[in-house]
Amino acid sequence: MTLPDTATNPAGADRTFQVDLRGLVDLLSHHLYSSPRVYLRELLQNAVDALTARHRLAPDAPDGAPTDAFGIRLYADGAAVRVEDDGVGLTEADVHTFLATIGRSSKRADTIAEQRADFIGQFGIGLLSCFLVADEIHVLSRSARTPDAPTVEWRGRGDGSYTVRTLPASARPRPGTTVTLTPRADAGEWTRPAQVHALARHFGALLRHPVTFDDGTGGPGVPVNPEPAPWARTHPTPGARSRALAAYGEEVFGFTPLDTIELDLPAVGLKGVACVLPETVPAGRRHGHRVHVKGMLLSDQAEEILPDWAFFVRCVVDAESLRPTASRESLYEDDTLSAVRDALAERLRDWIARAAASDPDLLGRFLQAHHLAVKSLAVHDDEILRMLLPWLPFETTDGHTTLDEFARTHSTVLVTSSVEEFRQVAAIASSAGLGVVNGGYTYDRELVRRLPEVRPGTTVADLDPATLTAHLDPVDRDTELAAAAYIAQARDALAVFGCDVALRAFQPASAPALLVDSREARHERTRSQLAREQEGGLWGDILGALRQEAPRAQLILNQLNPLVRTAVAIDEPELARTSAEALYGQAVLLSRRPLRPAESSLINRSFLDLLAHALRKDR
Ligand SMILES: Nc1ncnc2c1ncn2[C@@H]1O[C@H](COP(=O)(O)OP(=O)(O)OP(=O)(O)O)[C@@H](O)[C@H]1O
Repeated sequence: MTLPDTATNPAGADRTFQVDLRGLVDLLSHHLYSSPRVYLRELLQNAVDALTARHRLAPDAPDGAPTDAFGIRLYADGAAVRVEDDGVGLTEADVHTFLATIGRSSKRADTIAEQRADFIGQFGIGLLSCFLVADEIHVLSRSARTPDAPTVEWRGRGDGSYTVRTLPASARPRPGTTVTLTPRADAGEWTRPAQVHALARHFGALLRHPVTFDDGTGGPGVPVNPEPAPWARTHPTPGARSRALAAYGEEVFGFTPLDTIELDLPAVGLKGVACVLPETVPAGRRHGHRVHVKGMLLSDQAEEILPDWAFFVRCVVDAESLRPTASRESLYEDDTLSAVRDALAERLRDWIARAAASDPDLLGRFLQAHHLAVKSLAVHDDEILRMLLPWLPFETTDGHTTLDEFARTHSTVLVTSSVEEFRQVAAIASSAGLGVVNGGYTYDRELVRRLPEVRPGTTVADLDPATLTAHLDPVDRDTELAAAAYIAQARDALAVFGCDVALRAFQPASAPALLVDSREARHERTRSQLAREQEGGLWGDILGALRQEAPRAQLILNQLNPLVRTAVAIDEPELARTSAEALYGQAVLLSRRPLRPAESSLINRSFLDLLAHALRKDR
């Protein structure tokens, strides 16, 4: 055991934290950054910040040239990656204070606190990301603050050691900084010339300072960001502008936008474009948007910039004052971000309103692809509801149609509460001249019920199968009596399914039977049946206590149907029973609800029995 060295460290004396740089880099690579590729973004970002600082120092260079001409040059030849800037540079003291002190950032220093918003970096850890691809960071810098400043060389190593030395000013003729990395063998994937070029374009295509890339083959450096973003350019006509925005959207997202919506929020210096997706996306699937901060790409998967309902667009935005998190791959969820989200949502709403008011063709194409998104929006947004409800498509007894069209022919709009109920009643209701909308899909019933707000004079009422049954014509007494024996046999055959049987007359005459059954009734019957099976046990008691008078399903036979007329006259008990089972089976199939195992075997059995009967008769 080693005893503490009390001679050099007297008890109670202040000591200084030691940092295990390897552990820290490991932490960053596994928990902060999504991939080693971010090293290039951090280097570019430091160069951009240095240029911003230099511009603040003197808007014009000593020779009178505007500092806008200052830029960033990237080199990658396979053996080294080098990033060179004409920025503010570092003095020897700066190197000790900022480069060699983890967590210290010149962009947070008190003297320039008020300028902090101008910089992308702020945490003082970004440079460490270079250790994800190299064991040593070599920096050569010359400060622009003092004209005769010497060149400073700093070598920082992954084991936490570093060296600093000053060189004659001629070692770097002009102010600025050059960072050179010698990639580790395992980092080739991120440091190959083609990859460095691709990463530079990925992160830096919208940077406002000129950036060039040189792969060391001797030619001139190629521009990484040859032209500004389409929204920052001037275009000869509004049409040319929107074509340029659409072409840009296609380039970055790989689809031809249905339309583009220009975004501009001067309060946070945000500009950009929202591209309307030309095809339906599954509801709830959130899209990543491309968010740039001061030109630098922060994330191409940012979701937080728009509300959930906006899944019909993908955006590219570039903002001045959104705050990146330390990983620089997402945004701080603060008041500014939530205000930005609200303001962008407002822009999308305005676009929908404009299309509704003046471009029916565009609106039609938009709704065809995105009616679900719009429905989810209209539920909570009165303005959208008012504008778009009449245009939204619904499933009705007149087929798929808009509510506006439907309400023109049906002053009372009936709506079911489930898809299943709609299937049960649609044919019968439409023969009876009733207009029914399928309210079973998400949002639909809620929206249809609000139709009178938008179209005064229209009445909306719920339609359940029981209400419909009450409207079916009873048959006359003689017919009822003649069918009594058959009905009794049918009731007996279907009792196991908790199903009653009745005879009525209704259109269309082609429909032999209607199964009236609601989901609640079915659940109730299942519960009662379980309680019966578990009689006496704990579960049986609990389920029994819950039991209400189990509502029964009803098979309503159509007296107008020729097959039913023949069936009720059958005097062969076996065949009467099989025919009742077959009619029940067919009605269940028509309702398209899931079959219970007993129902599947009933359908099977009745089909085979009827087949056997038919074949016997033919013999
Ligand atoms: N190219 C450069 N030119 C001038 N100074 C630089 C350059 N690169 C780094 N520095 C100095 O080194 C400091 C630390 O850089 P580092 O990238 O680690 O952090 P940061 O950019 O301040 O903040 P963040 O962690 O948010 O990126 C910077 O604050 C800056 O003072």
